Amino acid sequence: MKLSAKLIDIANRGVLLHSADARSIRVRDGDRVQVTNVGAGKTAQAHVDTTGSLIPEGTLGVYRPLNAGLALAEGDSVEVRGADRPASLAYIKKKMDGERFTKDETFSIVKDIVDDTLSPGEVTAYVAASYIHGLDMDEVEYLTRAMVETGDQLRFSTRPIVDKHSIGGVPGNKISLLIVPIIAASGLKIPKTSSRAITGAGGTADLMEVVAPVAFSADEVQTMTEKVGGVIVWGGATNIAPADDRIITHEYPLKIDARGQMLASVMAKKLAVGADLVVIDIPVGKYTKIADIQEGRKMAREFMELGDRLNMRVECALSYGESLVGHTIGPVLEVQEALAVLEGKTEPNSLIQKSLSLAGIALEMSGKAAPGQGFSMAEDLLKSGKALDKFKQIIEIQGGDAGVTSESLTAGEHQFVVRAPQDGYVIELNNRSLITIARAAGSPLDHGAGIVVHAKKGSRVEKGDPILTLYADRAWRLQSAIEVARTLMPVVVEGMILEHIPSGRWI
Ligand SMILES: O=P(O)(O)OC[C@H]1O[C@H](OP(=O)(O)O)[C@H](O)[C@@H]1O
Ligand SMILES: Nc1ccnc(=O)[nH]1
Repeated sequence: MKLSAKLIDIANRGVLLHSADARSIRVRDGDRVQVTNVGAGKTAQAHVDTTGSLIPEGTLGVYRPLNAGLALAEGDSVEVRGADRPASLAYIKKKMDGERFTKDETFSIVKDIVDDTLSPGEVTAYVAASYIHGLDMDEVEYLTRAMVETGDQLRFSTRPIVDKHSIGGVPGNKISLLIVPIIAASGLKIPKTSSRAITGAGGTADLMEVVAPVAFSADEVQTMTEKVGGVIVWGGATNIAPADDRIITHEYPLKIDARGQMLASVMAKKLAVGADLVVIDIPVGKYTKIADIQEGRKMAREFMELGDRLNMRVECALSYGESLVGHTIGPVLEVQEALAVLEGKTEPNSLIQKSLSLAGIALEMSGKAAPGQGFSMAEDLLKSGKALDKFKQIIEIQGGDAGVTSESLTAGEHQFVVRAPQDGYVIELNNRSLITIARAAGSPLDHGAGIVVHAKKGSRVEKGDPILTLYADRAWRLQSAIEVARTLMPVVVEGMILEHIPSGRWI
């Protein structure tokens, strides 16, 4: 059917059809159509929304992202017809039934994700099916390669390229803000791309955004890394492994990180930046992604096997994930804590030890440090202020204010202190609940939202001592966080009665 184009400035990949026209070409809300710009011969697939009144019969509303490919002008003639279901849907159904993906099937799904041919519901089905039935190592390799091939790749003229990644899952894991400047200050190159929060309340990209822009093209990432040795950017903006961020978008609300997708997500970003040497942080703890050491070792073997297949040298560190790293959760609070360490503060120990250990592994892998000397070399780079100088250079080249200090940043103006109800030891501090509370407070989108944990697991507290301070940028967000905290009770002080159920009441 021929219609005339009406351009609509809505950031949604799809088209709007009058219900009468939709009936004529036998499509319903949510179906796919093929749209052709008759004059230019360009074609794209799109999902249909229908309306009885927003556009007249005989017109096709074309949303902005779709028109990037169609290049229509207002009033241009378009041909619209019902489109076939993409083959990827049949492959997703196969995984739902517990079968394996082939290489070509994986590529087709990833390409359809990148091209927005799959609807958000279909991508969620893909993520959920992979989460439930898992991916074997061949499928993970196919996925990793497909993610790289459907995006841009960096090609540095000098080697080695070092990279670091954490699988996440532990709150407060701001270590990349220390490790990247330390590695770059040693003279190595580390083009670090990070995700935003996946299961947490602030990913490294969310944190870095507090002090500098994080959205760059692959070329810009390469040029900036060549100039200052390192960057900390958001993978989702770069077109480096672009499928990754689309998949993460569908994991975030469910707070899941499907195992095979996690391996591919991390390693695709490393392969695409041309990394030779990679250190992977695997936090292990009851409420993290990896519950115990055995599972952590298995995960490490999988990363190393994938590294072998992709020609990257990978070393893994199983790190303590029972408790948050440092004392802060949420973008501004985490950046403040990391900056304070770069400025010379000598605690929190958990943050400093973890960052130096991982940086040390990378320095030894590259040969910059002799075996056994990596930690102390990383420590020297931190203590001498060279890592701080490097971080400022990174901030500046990414377009941030290099004058920033830990003191100049301010966290959310709305605050609430959770105090110890009695004397005793903190015997429980639930990572997952802390994340839920920080998200309720607005983190990571509200940069000032988050939590400061004053008393970590094992600390002695007296009645009335502050245990947590909740921060929010908006008052209603603080109220939500307080309510969530009341329900979840993330902290237990020894001897506390959680609830009194009086006699005669059914549980
Ligand atoms: O939200 P959860 O699942 O905890 O973790 C996600 C975070 O973990 C990784 O950190 P990094 O880039 O190695 O610093 C990702 O890039 C992301 O920032
Ligand atoms: N799935 C992922 C976990 C951690 N980092 C990532 O980039 N992706």
